[in-house]
Amino acid sequence: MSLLAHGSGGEVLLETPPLIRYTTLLGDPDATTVLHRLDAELDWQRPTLKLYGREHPIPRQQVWMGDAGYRYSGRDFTPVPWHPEVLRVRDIVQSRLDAVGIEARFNSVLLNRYADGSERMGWHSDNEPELGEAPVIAAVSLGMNRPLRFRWKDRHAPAFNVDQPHDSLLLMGAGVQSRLEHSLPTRRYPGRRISLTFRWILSRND
Ligand SMILES: O=C(O)CCC(=O)C(=O)O
Ligand SMILES: [Fe+2]
Repeated sequence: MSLLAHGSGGEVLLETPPLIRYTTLLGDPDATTVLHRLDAELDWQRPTLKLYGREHPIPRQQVWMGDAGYRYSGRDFTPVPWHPEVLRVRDIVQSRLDAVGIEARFNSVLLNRYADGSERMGWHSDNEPELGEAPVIAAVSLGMNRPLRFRWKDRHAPAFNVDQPHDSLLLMGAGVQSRLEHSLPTRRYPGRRISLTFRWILSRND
């Protein structure tokens, strides 16, 4: 059966490839408490990445967490162990998806922290080899709503924005990474945001 048929409870933004948004993942005050705890308790990093031979600090902060290492823009990132709240959110995401027939499992998460509207993420697809052929990525948003912008690699349709309100979950299903790119553009407003993008990273044995 298709993911679409299983998208019940979510807002189907694209059918093929599946892009589905769910609201009120944790409920408040829980979601706000998690935002504050992650903000205060994680060891946020601002690594530099090499682009065209020059080192640039990334325009946001990040933490790699979970069971498996990850290679990104030519750098190896060793994950930190699961924070109990992140593991709890991971399990809630998995059961929320289970409930609509999507059996996704996640062993890693990239957490991104945007201090205000001036921090951002550039155009990319999450298509590194260790994510496999057709990765399923679940992005949880906490704090300020920052729209994610999508564009088709073949430009057959216009680019579009997806709002990511506090306590929402955006499911990027199989094919989203191969057919589209996404970015988090700057905005002229303040407000902190933390996103948690859960993934499955293949080990050599998978
Ligand atoms: O923070 C966001 O909404 C985007 C994050 C993202 O694209 C990623 O972690 O790969
Ligand atoms: Fe991404």
